Amino acid sequence: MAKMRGPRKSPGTNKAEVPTTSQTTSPPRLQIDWRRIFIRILMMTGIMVAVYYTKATDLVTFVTQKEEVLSRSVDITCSEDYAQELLHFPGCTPRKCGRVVFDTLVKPSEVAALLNIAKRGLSMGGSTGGASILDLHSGALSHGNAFVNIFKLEEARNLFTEQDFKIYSFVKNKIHKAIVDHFGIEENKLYLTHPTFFSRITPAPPQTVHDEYWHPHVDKETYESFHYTSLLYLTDYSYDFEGGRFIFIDKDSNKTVEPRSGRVSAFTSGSENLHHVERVTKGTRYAVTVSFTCDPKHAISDPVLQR
Ligand SMILES: O=C(O)CCC(=O)C(=O)O
Ligand SMILES: [Fe+2]
Repeated sequence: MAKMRGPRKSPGTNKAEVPTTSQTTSPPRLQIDWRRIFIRILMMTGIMVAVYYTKATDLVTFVTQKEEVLSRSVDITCSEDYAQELLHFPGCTPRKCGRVVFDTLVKPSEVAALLNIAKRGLSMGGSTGGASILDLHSGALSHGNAFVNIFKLEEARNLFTEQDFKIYSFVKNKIHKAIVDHFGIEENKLYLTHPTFFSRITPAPPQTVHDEYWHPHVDKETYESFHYTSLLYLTDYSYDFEGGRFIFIDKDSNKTVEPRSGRVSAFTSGSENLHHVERVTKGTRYAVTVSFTCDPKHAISDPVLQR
């Protein structure tokens, strides 16, 4: 807290400086406290440099790859985007908006199993450009400059097991519960929605609009049904890939979430959470986007093994 300033005291005494009789006869001398002025200038310069630096870089790290956080969150005033839906989906539509990161929710063995599913599935296809997806619900798999249904590919017939689907749903349920608890909503009123998918990003130049993942966007504008977005990262920023940080774009500054293997980042999907992903410049980035809605019409079921 800033200190309150009172009248100046003489050094070593407790009294305020009062001119003596002899001093009143000669004109008062202006005492310049150069040390104090110097300290003030130094402090002002420091503040100016700090303000300039913040504006120039405009980037604040919300959570680094190196740290492991139990949970780190920030509340943000909700945008107007939910006004109508508050009436239709009470107990679920965001009233508390913001962002939260959990690093210990998903176990390393679960992350390894999911990364393995992503690699196996994406090895059957992949985009010619830098961004590929695999959706275990619909079967959509990036392939060249388009998509195929992985469940219809002969060569992928025995690719997945019951265990793969079990672990996928188990992890999804943990994320669902964490979102319900953090945002204070009702468990049975929040549903998984489309699209929920694995993503793989490489530095390959884009070939179609589907490869252009780096544009700033609001998830609720891209997908109207979204109320809560979550991302589970399967690889590590600065180890497995470079670039590819997730960035919230705020008025004061931008806030970065550095992907970390096992990190879950969840946020309300409205315009209070405008964001983008930096272009990946090196290596390969894997993640799962797990999306939730309050609208039962847009609910999707857990995926099942199709043979
Ligand atoms: O992969 C990420 O970190 C975020 C991707 C994203 O913003 C999205 O799919 O809407
Ligand atoms: Fe997004």
